Amino acid sequence: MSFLRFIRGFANTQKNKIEILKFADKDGAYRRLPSQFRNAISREPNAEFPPDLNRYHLYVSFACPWAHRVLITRALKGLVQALPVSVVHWHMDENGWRFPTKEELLGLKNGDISVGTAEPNYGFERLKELYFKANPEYNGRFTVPVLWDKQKETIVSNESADIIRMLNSEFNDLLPTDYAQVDLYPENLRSRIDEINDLVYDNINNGVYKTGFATSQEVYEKEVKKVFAHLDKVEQIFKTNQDKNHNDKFLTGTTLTEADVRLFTTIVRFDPVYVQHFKCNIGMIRYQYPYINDWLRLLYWKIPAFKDWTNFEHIKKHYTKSHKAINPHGITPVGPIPDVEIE
Ligand SMILES: N[C@@H](CCC(=O)N[C@@H](CS)C(=O)NCC(=O)O)C(=O)O
Repeated sequence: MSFLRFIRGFANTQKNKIEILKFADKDGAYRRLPSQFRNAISREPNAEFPPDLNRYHLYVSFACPWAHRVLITRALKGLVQALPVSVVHWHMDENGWRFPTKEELLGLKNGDISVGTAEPNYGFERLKELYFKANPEYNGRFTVPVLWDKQKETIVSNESADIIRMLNSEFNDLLPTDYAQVDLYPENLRSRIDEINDLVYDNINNGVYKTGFATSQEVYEKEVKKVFAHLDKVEQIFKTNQDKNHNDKFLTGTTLTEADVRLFTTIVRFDPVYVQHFKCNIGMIRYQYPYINDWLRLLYWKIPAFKDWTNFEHIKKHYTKSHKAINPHGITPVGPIPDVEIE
């Protein structure tokens, strides 16, 4: 690292008041902060960030459910080649996400992504260096995913919900027809998708974090009950759909949509991580939720974008070895086996 970069990094650390590994507020509750980079790739004429098959880069963690949404959408839309990805190391420390060191990468076989991938655009060691390159005054959390513009050298967006919408629609003119036709947010299902997203986002996707990061018994109990009450509601959605039509396997019926992608990234982590690490243990998906479990197995085993972009090594190691306040010895539980039940 150059001396100048070291000094800049140090100054930035002093400026940034957020304690990376401290999640709950004084009252014991975890509150997720809004993402700060909210620009968009758009195919509107003269857009600031037009679609381009060579211009953007994605930074993700394989452990992160929000980044996972983007990875799956990218694969479903056939954007894997056009939008290269860099993967941070699964371990997050008091300076946030980092890229693997040269030593860690030494001797690894081609394609071995067990420690992530090196940062290819600037040789950065930390994700936060990208944030400060985009905005030297940045004062938020250094989260993944990050959608980076190599031309303007800035962050287009660090909000996964927005990024998946961009990938779904804005590259279509540049894609082969079969991928352009994949629509995860079809016009006729939008209100139902929005309704399900609302239910799932706060109570399930974020609900497991509010449960796991709680530092008071009252907050924990309130949140864990809310997670399971809403899993019950989702189970009921699947049941009602299938009582009407046996082939309605997805959340909105026969069509796979972003609502499924957004729910999947939490459900696939549920039994292997959230049950024990976040104490979401009133039940398990595989034993208490037969409809959700069937849907999970369908997505994971039958639609390659889901299994291909799910990495249980990163998922399990990240949570259990990064959150020292929750798991001081960093022991990663072996089970449950298998991670997802066989189809
Ligand atoms: N709203 C963001 C949330 C992303 C997020 O919270 N990512 C986590 C990993 S799962 C992160 O990078 N956390 C680092 C930190 O908070 O310091 C999105 O959906 O894109």
